[in-house]
Amino acid sequence: MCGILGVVSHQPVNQLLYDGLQLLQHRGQDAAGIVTVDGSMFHMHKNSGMVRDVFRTRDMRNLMGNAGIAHVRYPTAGSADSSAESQPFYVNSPFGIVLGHNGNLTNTEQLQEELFRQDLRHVNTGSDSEVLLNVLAHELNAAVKDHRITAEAVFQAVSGVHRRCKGAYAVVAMIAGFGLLAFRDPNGIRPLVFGKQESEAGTEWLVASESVALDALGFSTVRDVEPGEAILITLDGQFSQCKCIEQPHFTPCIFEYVYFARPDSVIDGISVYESRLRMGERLAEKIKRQFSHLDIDVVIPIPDTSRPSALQLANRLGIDYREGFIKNRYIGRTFIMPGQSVRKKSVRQKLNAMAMEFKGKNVLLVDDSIVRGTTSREIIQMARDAGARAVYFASASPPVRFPNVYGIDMPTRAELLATGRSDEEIAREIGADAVIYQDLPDLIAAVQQLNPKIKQFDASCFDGNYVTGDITEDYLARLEAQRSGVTPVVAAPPTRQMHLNLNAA
Ligand SMILES: O=P(O)(O)OC[C@H]1O[C@H](OP(=O)(O)OP(=O)(O)O)[C@H](O)[C@@H]1O
Ligand SMILES: NC(=O)CC[C@H](N)C(=O)O
Ligand SMILES: [Mg+2]
Repeated sequence: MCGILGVVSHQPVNQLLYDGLQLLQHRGQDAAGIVTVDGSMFHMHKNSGMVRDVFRTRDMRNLMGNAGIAHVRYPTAGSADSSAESQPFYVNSPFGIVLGHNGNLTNTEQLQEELFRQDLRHVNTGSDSEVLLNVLAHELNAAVKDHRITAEAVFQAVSGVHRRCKGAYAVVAMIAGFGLLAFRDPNGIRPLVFGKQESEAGTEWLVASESVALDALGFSTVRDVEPGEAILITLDGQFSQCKCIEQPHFTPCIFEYVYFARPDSVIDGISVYESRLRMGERLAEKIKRQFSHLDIDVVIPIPDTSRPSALQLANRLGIDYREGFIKNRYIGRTFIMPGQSVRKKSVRQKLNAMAMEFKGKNVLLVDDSIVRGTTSREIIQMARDAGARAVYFASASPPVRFPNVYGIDMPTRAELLATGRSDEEIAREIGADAVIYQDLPDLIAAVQQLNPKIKQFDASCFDGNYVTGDITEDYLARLEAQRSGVTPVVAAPPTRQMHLNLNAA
């Protein structure tokens, strides 16, 4: 997942974008970038690393202007340590456009080919987001009449993106000398919300992946960007919007509620925190129905994300909720770290068991999800080392059995603990006395009950049903090969790849 931000203000925005990125850091820890626009001039700084490490005072000073966009990256294409793939990306024609993308395109290779052969555009990294930017630029070039940019031409370009790009994309883009564009794919898979703030100089606008950025920066939420919709805010603050596709099919990603988003965000009208409470309740009901024979002394969450679910689950079961693991607040999220060895090491560094909560007890550990099993394996061993008598493990979401192709980096079935394993085999694998998973209909109901207008979610990592309808067995096999390093990632053939780093600051 990545985090994106866009702002149009009447005062300098560098500090606001930096603060906003800090609020979205949980969505991407590998790279960060800010672009501001000062009239028709862009100022960019981006690099690999966490927000606090990427920006120095001198970098901030150079980010002049009253509008801009920003990005934190969690890579799903290309590589994790490539500063050239950090975002925003830049193209100089037409007009000059910078773009930040959250999601993952599923027809990147085909688009790369089209861009090169038909549109005569060069893409210089393995990033699908650079491809997306070039499609947008090409479509905008085609839509502009008499060399003058208009809102109509921009919306027509977004329709062109919807026609050509498949997969997930929530996007912020800045067009030099014109304004801020934000749009969401026709399935609305990734979140995008906008808000405004009145100042003496007029209205200021902020677009963000999650509402927590609006709240904390003093903006009031207007609404979510709708699936297939584009909004445009010109540099002088004029707002316009357009539904750039006739029949959007809204299927937001359910894993945002399970794990990605911050609990204090509201996404598509659903409080993430409340959805996690409901997941806990439904899981408790399942335990009452099917696991009443387990003699549980205490419920212990795996910090951080599972806390609300574990708390509510304990309440429903009438069993004590105790903090058995203390988290080192200076270590980031382990699941989104690149590479299995660093993830494994980080779990041990991040969480430490409190012996008194385990000694001689039958404990029920609760996590939001079990994906690769990195966390659960380590944690269960730590619980046993701390003296637990029996260790049961509950997951607030169902077994993750299918790769994600929409912006979560779990592309290979082999790395997923639950693929091809029964619950008993999974329990054995992670060393638990029993493992209890949420049922998928319960997970969906827990989220959907908070906004019944949403009729379907993307739950592909649980059920293998890919909402964009273009995912074939062949695609998954190629993705697995690419992402496990067997073949190079979606890079252009050597004859047309230049070793330029045009975009890095
Ligand atoms: O089975 P795994 O592959 O280990 O993945 C699942 C775990 O990873 C995440 O935690 P993470 O440490 O990333 O973040 P958190 O502090 O927000 O819970 C998630 O909350 C689970 O604990
Ligand atoms: N997780 C994401 O949203 C990734 C964005 C983009 N596909 C990248 O790899 O940089
Ligand atoms: Mg966790």
